[in-house]
Amino acid sequence: MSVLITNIGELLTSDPDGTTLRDAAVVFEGERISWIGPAAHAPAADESHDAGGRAGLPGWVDSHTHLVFAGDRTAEFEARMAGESYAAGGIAVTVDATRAAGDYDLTRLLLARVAEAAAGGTTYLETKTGYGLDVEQEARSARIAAGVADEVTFLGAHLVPRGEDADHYTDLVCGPMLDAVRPYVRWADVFCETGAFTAEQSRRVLSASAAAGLGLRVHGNQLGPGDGVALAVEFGAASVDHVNHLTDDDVEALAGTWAGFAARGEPGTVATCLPACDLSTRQPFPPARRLLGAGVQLAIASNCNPGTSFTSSMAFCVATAVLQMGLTVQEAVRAATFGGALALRRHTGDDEDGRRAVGSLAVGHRADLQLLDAPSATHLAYRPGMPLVHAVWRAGSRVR
Ligand SMILES: N=CN[C@@H](CCC(=O)O)C(=O)O
Ligand SMILES: [Zn+2]
Repeated sequence: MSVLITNIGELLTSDPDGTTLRDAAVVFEGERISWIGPAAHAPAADESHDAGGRAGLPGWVDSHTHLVFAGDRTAEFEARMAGESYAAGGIAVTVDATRAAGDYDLTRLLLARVAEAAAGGTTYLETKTGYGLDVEQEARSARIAAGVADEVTFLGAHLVPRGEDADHYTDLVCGPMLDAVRPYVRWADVFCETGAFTAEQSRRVLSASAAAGLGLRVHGNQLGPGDGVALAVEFGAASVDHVNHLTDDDVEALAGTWAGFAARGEPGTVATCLPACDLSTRQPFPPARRLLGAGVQLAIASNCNPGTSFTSSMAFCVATAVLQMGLTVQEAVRAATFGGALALRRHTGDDEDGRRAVGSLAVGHRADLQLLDAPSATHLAYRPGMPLVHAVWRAGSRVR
């Protein structure tokens, strides 16, 4: 079954050259893109959809969320808006609520959140454990997430549970907990920050996770300068997320991982920006222009979670990145699509590959496309907060 989407006024492909096509069309054949080019030359297809001159772009790739949780943290948010600062300890409130929820409720809540993200144009989504924090609960979160999300990350090292010794808990994360979640996850992450895990504890988590064959990610440099970026680079992590407080050495270290990327194609450590979280925690935004200037690849993700960023709106994150971080619309869209795919190492893969690339539009890539109720992607920032999603296809199927 083939589908032609034609009369796309402006099409941002998020390909490596940043190609934008005018008066474009795309053809899907099953789950893959089989043709892309000028509408005037488009081949016929079984079905056709007239985009009416609207803008098109890849579906969002949300590479950082924490959606397996119960309860909310409205009171903490109100206190923060009244001047309190964010501290990792709030995570424990969500751990209590999550542990108390049954499998059915936890799954239902997760499904509803993923559906909300999809309605906002997200077509590929990562989510993490991290609100269970014991062997059984982390394994349960991982199992539930694996049935719903595209990618699952083990974040047993999110917070040391109340009353536990930090080093003893780190041993648990690196041993029995890692073994229990291993069948369900592709990634491991650690919150390397004051109040969460020290550099030494983070190093142990990353070593054990790498030895177990997991890809690595790091929450780092969120609340102050720290060792997260340096550790992520040392361990060849796919991404370091937050990156609000960076030294010159951090920027240089990240840039070093991208030297020669264009020629060798092997990606370095992506700097993942979480602008909705930065607004809610009143942290300085990451130095995005400086990172880009140094050659670092950026991702933008929602970090949807009940503590620091209770939104899965990638459009809101993109608008914030443009309005507050100084990115162009094209740079922000690229970071929220191709950048997220890079951070999840899903940026390549075509007909020859078992797995199709997401996050950019090209023949052989997965047919993930959104149309905006707007003539250009600039409207994402020009009309922030407006419901601009007109239609969404995920793996060739219309989901909105
Ligand atoms: N920073 C650590 N973890 C989450 C917040 C989790 C929470 O507060 O519940 C984040 O990415 O912001
Ligand atoms: Zn996070």
